[in-house]
Amino acid sequence: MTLQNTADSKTLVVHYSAHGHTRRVAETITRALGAEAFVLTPADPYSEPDLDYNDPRSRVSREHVDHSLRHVALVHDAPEGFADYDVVLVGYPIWWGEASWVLGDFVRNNDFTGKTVIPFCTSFSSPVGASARDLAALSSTGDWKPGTRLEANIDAAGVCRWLERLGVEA
Ligand SMILES: Cc1cc2nc3c(=O)[nH]c(=O)nc-3n(C[C@H](O)[C@H](O)[C@H](O)COP(=O)(O)O)c2cc1C
Repeated sequence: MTLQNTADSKTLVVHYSAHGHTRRVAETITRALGAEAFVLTPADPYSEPDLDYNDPRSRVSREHVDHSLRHVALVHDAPEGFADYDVVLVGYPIWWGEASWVLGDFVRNNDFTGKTVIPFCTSFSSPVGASARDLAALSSTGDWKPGTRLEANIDAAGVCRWLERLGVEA
């Protein structure tokens, strides 16, 4: 398996980011791998008050408590030509120790057959925990690798060190 985008193996970096931390990591990975990028965009975007986890009445707090509210429709579930990718890196923020549920439709509604899937997340302090395994369990297809947690403010050099550990000359 090669993570780098080559003529023989296509790599896609998918992410959702509410406040830019996961986006910065995803952009670094995309550049380092020469990959293509796809951003998950909620059809009903979260406003700042929606994301206030200190307010028990905010949208995200209500979704956290009531799982029936967690379905987040996406503008697009996948990029055109998703079937052609061999490696998919999937980035998300940790919300209350879990993967942000914005990832749900992307994971559930796509066929990962034949793909290597590499989850990564950012958080202030929480570990990856079961978040990547939970995403893998939502998907019945694909070869899901263990997830990695990266510190929310990790710099590009730190991201490249992680990629090197995965075997990429970044
Ligand atoms: C709703 C919500 C819940 C969060 N829960 C946690 C948490 O349980 N543990 C943690 O370390 N950070 C938590 N954070 C912080 C984010 O995981 C962290 O800032 C992450 O890097 C955000 O990525 P983003 O900027 O790409 O959205 C939470 C943030 C939000 C908005």
